[in-house]
Amino acid sequence: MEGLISVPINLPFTRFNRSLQASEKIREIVMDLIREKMVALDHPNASPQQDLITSLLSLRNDHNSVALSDEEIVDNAVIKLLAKDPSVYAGVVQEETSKNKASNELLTWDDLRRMKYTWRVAMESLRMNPPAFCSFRKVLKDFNYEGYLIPKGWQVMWCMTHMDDSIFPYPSDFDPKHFERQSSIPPYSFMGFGGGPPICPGYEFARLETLITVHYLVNRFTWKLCCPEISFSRDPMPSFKDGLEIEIEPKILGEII
Ligand code: HEM
Repeated sequence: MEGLISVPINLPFTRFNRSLQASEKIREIVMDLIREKMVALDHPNASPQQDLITSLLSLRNDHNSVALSDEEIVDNAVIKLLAKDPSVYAGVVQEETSKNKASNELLTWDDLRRMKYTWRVAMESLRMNPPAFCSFRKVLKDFNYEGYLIPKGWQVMWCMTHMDDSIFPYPSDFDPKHFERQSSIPPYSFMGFGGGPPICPGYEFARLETLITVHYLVNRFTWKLCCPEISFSRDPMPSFKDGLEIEIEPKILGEII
């Protein structure tokens, strides 16, 4: 995607230090941006599709209330996939057990850093069910793509290559091994968080939220799907057509890993 930039929103930074303080800073900046976009959306000429944040803010469900957030979608997909795949669930439990922590001990930064398998599970669920499956870029200079001239000034839409079997073998299988060797995945082939300068600035924050949620979920609860046949659709965000009903129970003290 060299030479292309995103049109709608430009955050005042493109890269950030992967630290907790940075995540908090990002949150503040994004919250300011969200407030700004909400005010702009009240303007009579505002378009709900004018940029990504405005589009996300404008999404409504059937009852006209705000639709699911990205994090909720990802967390739901992880819950479904873990409930359906005992071997992957066992891998997550094994990673949790290896922490050797008492049930009331808080997670540390180091614990999160070591949750590599759990993060692969989350990436794999994003590969198969990405909340956004495409985005737009504005062409900065003419370029040639497979014999077609794409002129400067055009807006192009990139789509994900998550189901390309030359990149992810057996792409329809839910298999966290797809992310075992990151170096074998060509740049811009996994686009769960976008790519290039406008890559999702909430990436690190989302990673923390996902790992912490899975940690507490696996340690404190057992759950099973109420209905094994779940209908999953896009409108365009991925959602469970009839919700995702689960039977969830707290683990009794002796069982807590
Ligand atoms: C699992 C959770 C999330 C996923 C899968 C996700 C995914 C994405 C994707 C695919 C993009 C488009 C990037 C591109 O065009 O290259 C994006 C942009 C963005 N995301 Fe996220 N995101 C998540 C969580 C968050 C969180 C938690 C925040 C804020 C705290 C956030 C804030 C943003 C913003 C502000 C942009 C627009 C960036 C720009 O256009 O410059 N995201 N996200």
